[in-house]
Amino acid sequence: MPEPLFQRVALIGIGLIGSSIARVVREENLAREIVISTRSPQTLARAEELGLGDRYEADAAVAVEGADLVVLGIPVGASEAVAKWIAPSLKKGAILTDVGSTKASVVAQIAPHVPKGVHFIPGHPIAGTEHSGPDAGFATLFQNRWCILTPLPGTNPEALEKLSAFWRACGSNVDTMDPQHHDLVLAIVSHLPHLIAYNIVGTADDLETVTKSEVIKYSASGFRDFTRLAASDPTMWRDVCLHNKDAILEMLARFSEDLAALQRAIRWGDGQALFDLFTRTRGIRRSIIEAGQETAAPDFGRHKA
Ligand SMILES: NC(=O)C1=CN([C@@H]2O[C@H](COP(=O)(O)OP(=O)(O)OC[C@H]3O[C@@H](n4cnc5c(N)ncnc54)[C@H](O)[C@@H]3O)[C@@H](O)[C@H]2O)C=CC1
Ligand SMILES: O=C(O)C(=O)Cc1ccc(O)cc1
Repeated sequence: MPEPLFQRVALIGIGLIGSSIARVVREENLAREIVISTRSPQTLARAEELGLGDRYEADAAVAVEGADLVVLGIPVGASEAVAKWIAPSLKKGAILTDVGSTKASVVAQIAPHVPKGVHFIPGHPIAGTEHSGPDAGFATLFQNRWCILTPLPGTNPEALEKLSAFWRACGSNVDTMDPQHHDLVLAIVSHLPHLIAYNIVGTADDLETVTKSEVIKYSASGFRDFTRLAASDPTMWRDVCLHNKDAILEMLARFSEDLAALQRAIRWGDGQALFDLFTRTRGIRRSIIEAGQETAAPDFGRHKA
């Protein structure tokens, strides 16, 4: 068997993403030892019941001692508090990374606390589901998905290559970009779709003329797809909105303008404008399928906790 990439991996936060990493690290023998820490004692106990790690530590600072890879799998708003807490215990030469859905804010929260000699390389696997917690993870989550790393200027190339090799071993393709650009891209492809989903399901829930039971009974598959996204973790998505504010507001403004144009086309019976838009958007869907990026939504249900 080949040597594992890392001796000791510390996972701080053991929800959907942290526990998926734990599972793939175990399956692919990517580390000799997995140490797990998370804020809630109940979640830590559950991780132990599931056998996700080799050691379980209530104190994140103790968990990172001697680790050569530390992965933060926590809501982005908790980044600064956790970075401050673990910073003095990080081993010289260790790689510190995260999996947060926003990057510029995570860099601002963590970078000032990283001791000299520790390689901080932010990351974001573009893979997930609407489920959360340690039961929800699965080892194949990252397979054939992209993982975006947003290295800071001056990042050690060997450390970057080692973290890239780690994600490739988890089954992902790795891209690098700067944190601000990451946040703009993700605002349109991930954050806005979730907000639209939360909003449409909220609107349906607020109607007086259509009852809740009618919404449930007659929900067509389009609406059902929105309810899947709108079932995503409220803490995580609150933090994403608060920590990618500018990019999300920019995309929401563009979206509102385009929605107003659609409204006008419907009001004035401009069938050609509607037809042209719907033809253009069909092309995007075809490109996604051709690129092999499409995953049928029901697949996610099979991994429900
Ligand atoms: N859910 C998804 O589909 C994806 C999520 N992400 C990102 O991954 C990160 C983790 O998300 P999930 O695993 O889905 O969340 P989750 O809710 O399943 O797990 C979060 C974990 O963080 C722990 N935690 C919360 N606050 C903490 C604190 N202050 N200190 C220490 N631990 C704390 C919780 O106990 C739990 O173990 C988030 O930043 C999210 O933006 C990235 C890609 C996909
Ligand atoms: O469940 C889905 O469809 C997702 O879009 C999962 C997801 C959520 C957040 C991310 O930062 C990346 C992926």
